Amino acid sequence: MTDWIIDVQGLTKRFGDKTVVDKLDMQVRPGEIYGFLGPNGSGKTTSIRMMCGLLTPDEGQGHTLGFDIVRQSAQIKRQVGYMTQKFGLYDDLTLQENLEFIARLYQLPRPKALALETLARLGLTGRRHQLAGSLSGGWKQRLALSACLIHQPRLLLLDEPTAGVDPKARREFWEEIGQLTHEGMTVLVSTHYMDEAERCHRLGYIAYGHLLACGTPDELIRQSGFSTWRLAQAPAELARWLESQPGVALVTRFGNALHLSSRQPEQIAPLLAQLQAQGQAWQPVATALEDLFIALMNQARDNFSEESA
Ligand SMILES: Nc1ncnc2c1ncn2[C@@H]1O[C@H](COP(=O)(O)OP(=O)(O)OP(=O)(O)O)[C@@H](O)[C@H]1O
Repeated sequence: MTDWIIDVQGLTKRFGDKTVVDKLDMQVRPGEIYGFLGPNGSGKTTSIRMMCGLLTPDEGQGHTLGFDIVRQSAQIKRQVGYMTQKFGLYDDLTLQENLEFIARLYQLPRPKALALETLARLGLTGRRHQLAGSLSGGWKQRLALSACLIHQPRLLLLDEPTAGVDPKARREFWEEIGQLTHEGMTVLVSTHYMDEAERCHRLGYIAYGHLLACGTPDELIRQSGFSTWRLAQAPAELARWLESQPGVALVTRFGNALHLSSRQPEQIAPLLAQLQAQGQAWQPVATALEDLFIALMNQARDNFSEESA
């Protein structure tokens, strides 16, 4: 047995004739925040559900918190807090009823006292009889996170936990996640936000059910081999032209500016000289995770269409 909190090999899941997770190997270390990224429908939720024993893989095996994901799913569920994209609260129960209900599900002693303590910690005592459905997105999210923590899990699985909440609530949420990992919690979080990806210790990028890259944000950027330049005030037709030039791996728009990335900077030198001669300003910049993930996604799409052709 290893020290991994999650350690799965070859996880595969098919729905009908579609393979949505394909031979996924993944390891999550104790106390880390592991970010799970990938385009919509790439298999993140399905993978998370297999890792916490909610869904049986068609192939593959693994352990979460030292328990077999197929044979010991009940033990896993008792020690995992799982927050889904919809937060998992009952809109037509009050805040107190929601928390009490969850405490009873886990057969915790003193469910009412636990619910009241949780509400007091959140500063929501005065609103305990309010229906959960009437809370704002940010408050719903905070309540859902507290509900996930009520049984003192060792692992948090957060599936796009900040979708639809405002930037201030997102920042506060991440501060709380940071504090929890400081106290020993391990977190696997799926997200589409690059600023959130940067807050993770390690990242995995999945597309079409395949894990395409895994490492710290810095490692991923280094491994990509990309050099990137920022072109200020670049018109749309310039982007299209650049995409067709030799050595250009990726052109991404950021407002009025473009990011141009290449794995062959020697091929790009004449192109940059030409742009400068035409009065187009550019400067070298650090490659952003977003550049890298867009490149991975494009590459995966090309590979996938070749496979299915
Ligand atoms: N129970 C199911 N039955 C049939 N197809 C399913 C089922 N659950 C998921 N899928 C399909 O599997 C694919 C992967 O879905 P999944 O929800 O795992 O992706 P995701 O990466 O979490 O996407 P998103 O970022 O949009 O949440 C999708 O095409 C989805 O429609």
